Amino acid sequence: MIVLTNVSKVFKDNNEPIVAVDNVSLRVERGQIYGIIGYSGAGKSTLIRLLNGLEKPSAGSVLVAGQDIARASGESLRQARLKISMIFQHFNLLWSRNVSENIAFSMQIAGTPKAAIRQRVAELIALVGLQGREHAYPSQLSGGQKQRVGIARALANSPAVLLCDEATSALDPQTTDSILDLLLDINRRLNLTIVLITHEMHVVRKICERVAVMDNGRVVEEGDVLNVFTHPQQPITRQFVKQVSQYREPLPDLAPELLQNLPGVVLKLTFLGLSVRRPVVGELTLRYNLPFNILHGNVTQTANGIFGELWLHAEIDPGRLDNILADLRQHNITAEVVEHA
Ligand SMILES: Nc1ncnc2c1ncn2[C@@H]1O[C@H](COP(=O)(O)OP(=O)(O)OP(=O)(O)O)[C@@H](O)[C@H]1O
Repeated sequence: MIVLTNVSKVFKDNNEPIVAVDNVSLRVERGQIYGIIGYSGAGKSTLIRLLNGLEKPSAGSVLVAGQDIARASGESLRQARLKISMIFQHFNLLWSRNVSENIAFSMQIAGTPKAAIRQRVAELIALVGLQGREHAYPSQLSGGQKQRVGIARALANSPAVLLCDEATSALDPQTTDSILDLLLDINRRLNLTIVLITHEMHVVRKICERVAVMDNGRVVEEGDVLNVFTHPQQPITRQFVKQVSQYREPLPDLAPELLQNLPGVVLKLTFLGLSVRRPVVGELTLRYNLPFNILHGNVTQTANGIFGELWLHAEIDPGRLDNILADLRQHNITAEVVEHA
């Protein structure tokens, strides 16, 4: 659905080049929810503006729904843009128009007949759960309701791609979750491709299937969300993952007292998918006749599956340790020995 190949965007500031997007290649499949995460200044907004043709790349190609957005101009750019919609952090609603009129606006501009507009507005209002608020003005709506109007308006012309620019950053955590649930619901019902940019890993965890991590204009890590959460490669990715999982750091950094002068071995086990259901500690205890002590454990739900992490302590001699680690790997459980003082 979206293919970016070697895309760069260089701005000029006082004749000094600023590389906002630096040689980015990525691919978003039809029906996928794809997250782009990065800190302020990483290049996310520029990247999303390249996707809807608001910026032209300095190099590379941007294909969206089969159209080369980077090369399109005039009528073909207008046609290509009809397939791409966007929602914004601050909603960008028209304050002098009520909910129905905001949703109808783009259809009126396109010259859609009145009866068809009325029917489509009613469908969209039901889809985003705003029945009864049709005649309210934006100033009378909560932040979550305003974003629901933004979503309904974005879907009016049945786009192929929905771009979300920090769409939940102005909302409280509960409202954020309800908007993310709505986006997930719309994605599943309409098979709509969604690309979102965010600085919050919670957003990625809750609804994305894949994620790209941006730093300094570059994509420094990209992959399946479960994989990135359980095996983050780059320091910046580890920082983002830590936002949603308190114990992503090696345990000694977080609980020095717990581990001080602790003889023996600390193991960190990572379970993917239904392996979280295995009674691993019980099995290890029975098989090796070893009392394992559980130091810490958690289970995290992501949009494309669940993973669990467990920190265990036991006094194990080195020969048996190798057998235990091999045994765990056979059961699809990643096991690492955590260094501690
Ligand atoms: N029109 C422009 N002219 C000059 N420099 C720009 C322009 N747009 C963006 N930049 C620069 O490009 C870099 C990337 O900015 P961008 O807004 O894409 O990052 P971001 O990750 O979206 O950050 P934020 O969340 O703060 O908007 C920054 O250094 C920014 O100052």
